[in-house]
Amino acid sequence: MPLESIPGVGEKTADALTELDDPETALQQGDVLTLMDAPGISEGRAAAIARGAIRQRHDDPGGLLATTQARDLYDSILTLLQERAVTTYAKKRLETLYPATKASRIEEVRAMVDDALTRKPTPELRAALADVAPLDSPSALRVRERCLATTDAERYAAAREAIPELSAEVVDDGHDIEELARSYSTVIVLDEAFAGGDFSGDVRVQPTALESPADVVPERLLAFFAENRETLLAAVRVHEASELEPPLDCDALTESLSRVDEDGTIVGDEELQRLATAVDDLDAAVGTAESVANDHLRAAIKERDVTIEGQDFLSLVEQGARVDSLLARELDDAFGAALQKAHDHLTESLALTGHEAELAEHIFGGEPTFPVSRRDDAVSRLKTELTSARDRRSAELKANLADDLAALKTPAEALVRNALELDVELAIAAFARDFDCTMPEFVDDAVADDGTDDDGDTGGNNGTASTPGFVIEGGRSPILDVDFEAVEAVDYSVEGVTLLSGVNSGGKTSLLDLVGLIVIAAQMGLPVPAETVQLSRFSELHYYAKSQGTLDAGAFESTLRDFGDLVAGADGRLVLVDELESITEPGASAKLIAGILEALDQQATAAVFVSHLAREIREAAAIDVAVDGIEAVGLVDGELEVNRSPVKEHLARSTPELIVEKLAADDDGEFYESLLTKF
Ligand SMILES: Nc1ncnc2c1ncn2[C@@H]1O[C@H](COP(=O)(O)OP(=O)(O)OP(=O)(O)O)[C@@H](O)[C@H]1O
Repeated sequence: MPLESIPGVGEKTADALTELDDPETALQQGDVLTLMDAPGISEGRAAAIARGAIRQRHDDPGGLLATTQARDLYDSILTLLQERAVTTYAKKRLETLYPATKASRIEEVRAMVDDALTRKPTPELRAALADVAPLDSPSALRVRERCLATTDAERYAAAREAIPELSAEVVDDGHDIEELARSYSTVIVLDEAFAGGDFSGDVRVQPTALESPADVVPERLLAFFAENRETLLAAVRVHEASELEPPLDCDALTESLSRVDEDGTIVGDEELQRLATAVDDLDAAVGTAESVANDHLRAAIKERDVTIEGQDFLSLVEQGARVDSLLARELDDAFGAALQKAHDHLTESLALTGHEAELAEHIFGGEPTFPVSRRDDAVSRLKTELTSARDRRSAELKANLADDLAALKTPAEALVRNALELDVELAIAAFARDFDCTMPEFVDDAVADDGTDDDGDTGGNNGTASTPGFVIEGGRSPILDVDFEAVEAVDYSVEGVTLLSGVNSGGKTSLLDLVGLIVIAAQMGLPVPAETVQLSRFSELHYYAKSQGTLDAGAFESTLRDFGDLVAGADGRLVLVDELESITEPGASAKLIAGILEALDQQATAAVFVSHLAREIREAAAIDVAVDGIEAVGLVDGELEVNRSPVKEHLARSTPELIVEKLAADDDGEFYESLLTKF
């Protein structure tokens, strides 16, 4: 799939995406976190690209959120969902849920939601999820004890490309290979020509090594597991704490992970531990062994009375015989015992075995001297022997562990992905549970499934859909300024175009919010906060909030232009407008709204216009406009008591009317009675 074909992806973004290891999979899976790794791709952009890829897959023109307020409602839903996710991955992934206009996309998400609603978020699960993150690719790894060697320049280039972890060396002949074997524990020769050659050191002729890098650098695989160890173990805990079926044997993975530490070093092998400690402690142990020998000799000398026979003494004086040869003879036994003690100390403290112990014998030896001192060449030989034994052992263990882990890599990736996806599902489950949600039912298609109408515009219904609308029972808005527990359930249904009248603070704006929110969530494929909902699948949601005061001429003109575009738009729209009359003087407003309603009534559009001018609008309109009303059931302690569910085909009395009515009832005077007749 050419990346440029994704909506919103231009040449520059496509170039940035190709820098990723596997942009197609990231796009396919809506993996916003990975997409963000592409150079210059911000978080918001990554989510938009992922949504673009999904829309392309469903041939979905998108565009449900046609106004700023509609987008704000979408953001509110997203925030409520994201607050319920634990991992950053899930928070980002939730951003790929967008209100779709294509049934196939809505169905796709609903299928996932079906599973999600069976999930039970528990504290253990959330705690385990907190440690899960997308898997890292190991950062640049260098293995210093092994090298590749070849006589061929092209093979050399291929080696650097295929196995950048090892240094590659160009050699001329076997002599060069011998040289390398002195600097590296293992030399891997890539040329067949050297097969059967007799080399000292660990030289392996492996002409096919570049085809199976994992065998040559098991560290690569180990680094993957080592770097991702915490996440992998957390993903195991997530599976244990949930009913998720693990894609691998979790015990085998845990056991294998216990054999390697975070920097890829093998742990838990006694022999490797012995060799590693011996290499590290060798110098210190030799120093201590020297002291042990010298302490012994010093004590022996102190205790000794040396008697020199006259003849010897004469020789010494006459011939200048060396004192040390005399001492050597006298102290021969003590010297031998001192060297033995030094050797014993060395072999015991370093736990040397067989050949190593033999090499250690050469460290203290030769002519008796006091103080006793080490032979550096022998120390260095022992060190070389121990180092290469350690490296060989480590390489062998790494190869074995890598063999065990190789088969686990792909399922381990699935293990982590499942855990992260579970977090997405748990967030949806928590949203549904916290706001008493239900799955909405789409009753007809306001939008044709090819996303176009006869004119090729998006969102048309080919003239076949019935008048769009919705039926909400027991809807409760999760974004009200009161605790969700205190939110009163509302029933409301609309088909076609309607006016919504009602008392001040009766909940008209909150109801528009609820309708918008339910439509957006439903078209995202999500459960909605209501007892039951039936609705059409809308092409666009136009939500206009109440303007703050009258507009100046310029702003008024631009608002009218918006409505001009609106009435000329596609079928299958839902239009929610809150007190449009506040933009200009009441008389003019009523006429404007009446005109807009007439135009919308000609189309397959659902609309709710909240207005305090319902009576005037109805009078000004050439069509029979439906009016619903949020009615005050009375005044209690000066406060309006309201039935939040609009009464169908009912012009609600306004707050002023109610107050005048109350005063007329309370007061004997005729003034309030006469005022009341004005309503
Ligand atoms: N369903 C509900 N349950 C509980 N409280 C509600 C509900 N609907 C609205 N309210 C409360 O009533 C207040 C006023 O609601 P809202 O602003 O929607 O009324 P309104 O009819 O649009 O008012 P106005 O005519 O003054 O614009 C809200 O801030 C909220 O506290």
